This record gives sequence, structure tokens and C-alpha cells, in this order.
Amino acid sequence: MTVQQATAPGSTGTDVAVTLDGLTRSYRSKAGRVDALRGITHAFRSGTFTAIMGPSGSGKSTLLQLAAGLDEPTSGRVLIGGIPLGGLDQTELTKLRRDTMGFVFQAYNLLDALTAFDNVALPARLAGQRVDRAAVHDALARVGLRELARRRPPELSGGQQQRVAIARALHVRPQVLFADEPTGALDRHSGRVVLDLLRTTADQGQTVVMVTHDPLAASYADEVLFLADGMVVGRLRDADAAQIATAMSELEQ
Ligand SMILES: Nc1ncnc2c1ncn2[C@@H]1O[C@H](COP(=O)(O)OP(=O)(O)OP(=O)(O)O)[C@@H](O)[C@H]1O
Repeated sequence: MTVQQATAPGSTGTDVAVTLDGLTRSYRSKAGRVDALRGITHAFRSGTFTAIMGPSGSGKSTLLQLAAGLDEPTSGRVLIGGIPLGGLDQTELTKLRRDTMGFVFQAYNLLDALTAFDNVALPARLAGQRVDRAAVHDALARVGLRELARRRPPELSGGQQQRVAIARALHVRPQVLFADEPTGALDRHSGRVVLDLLRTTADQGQTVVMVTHDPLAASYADEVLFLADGMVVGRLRDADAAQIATAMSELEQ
């Protein structure tokens, strides 16, 4: 099928990387229905860094999963670069995800048997693509690991392993980088190195969407979206960690 470009309410066309348009997601379980998201509309502009915060169970992971096309909304739409994910079949969705999105998680998900270089190259290899060695080296250089390309994950610190995971996500130059608690397992110094990298990634034109519990991590973002009970209940722009912590503690009361 031909992918149709579409513009959602609230989006202004090509400068919007990800659009969430009236998203809801309900889960059915034996205990009854859970409304994890109850109508989220937001446009993540290209080249911006957004942090998603909120109390446990507020819907942060669900939002990230839907935005990344890893799960389907109950109602509403997700558009990546103007393309509605709901209109794609599984093959098209897989290709779009591979070509336009990168993922970084709290767990680095690296293979211990492979070098840093081969971990970064792995997604391209799995997709049956030719590995662009220069691009892999470039991605490792971007995260400051050019010299450690031949090391295996057990020979790297936690922070260095997370930087390999970021290099792997950045190597295809994705439009959007989704990060779920990327600094959750790191010490303060390594966390700052990773956050600086995410900040630079956005400043260079890619879009970063990060779920975090940490106000200091969120302070690297241009905007913080606060979720509660599956809805956006607040936003802060260019806020420092203290302002973000205050907003969070008000939400948790
Ligand atoms: N597969 C599922 N089946 C049933 N309920 C679910 C499922 N996944 C999530 N939920 C529920 O949906 C709501 C939102 O969950 P979600 O994981 O998105 O929250 P979160 O803000 O990421 O939480 P945390 O900060 O604890 O990770 C919660 O009430 C959760 O229990």
C-alpha cells in the first residue's frame, strides 16, 4: 500500500516528529478494565528533548510503547513524521520503526559475546543490510567510545555500556530516539554523560522522548510532560531539577 501523509490536529506538518492524537489505551484483565491512557494529545517537535514524568502507574510506559508502535491504542492515532502508524501493515511498521526510531532502555540489552562495534552493527546485520563500517565508527565516536570499539560489554563500565546502546540506537540516524529510564542503572557521573549525549542528539536535530523518575534527568529536557491517571496534567518548559521535583511531589500527594 502507499503510505499517506496526514496532518493531525495540533501538528504543524513536517516540523513535528511524533504526534499523539487523542490516544487512549485500556487493558482488560480478570480484575476488570484498566484505563492506562485516557486521551493524550501532544506534538513532539523535531529537534526537541521531552521528558515524561508521573507517579507509578500513570501511563508513562504505555505512552512510550504506543508512540513507538510497539503496542496499539484503543482509540486515537500515532503519527511519525506525518505517517499514521495505524495505516501500516506489520512489515511496513517494522521497516518504519527500523528506519526512523531508536530505543534505549534502562537495561542496555547488549550481547556480551560481541564487541562494541558488532553490537552497534547488529540491527543492520539482523535486517540483512550491508554494514556501513564508517557509520558504526562514527556512532561510537559520537558517544566518545571510538577507542573502545573492540571491547566486549563485560569489559566496559555501566555508563560505557549505555553509551554503546545509544550508539546502536543513533547509528541509523533515527528521527526519534525513545528512552525509557536510560540513566536508571547508572551512577550520577555516568548518568550525566548519557544525558549530555541525549541533549546533544536533540540539539543536532533528532527528537528525544525520555521516560524518567529523576528530576535531574528531566531537567536536561526542553519540556517535561507530567502524567497522572493516564492524562497530561502539567507541563514545564526549561525547568530546573528543583522546579521539576516540586511539581512531582505535588502530583504524588
Ligand atoms: N498488560 C497490562 N494489563 C493490565 N494492566 C496493565 C498492563 N500494562 C499496564 N497496565 C496498567 O496500566 C496502568 C499504566 O501502566 P504503565 O506501565 O504505563 O505506568 P507507568 O507510569 O509506566 O508506571 P511505572 O512508573 O511504575 O513504570 C497501570 O495501572 C498498570 O497497572
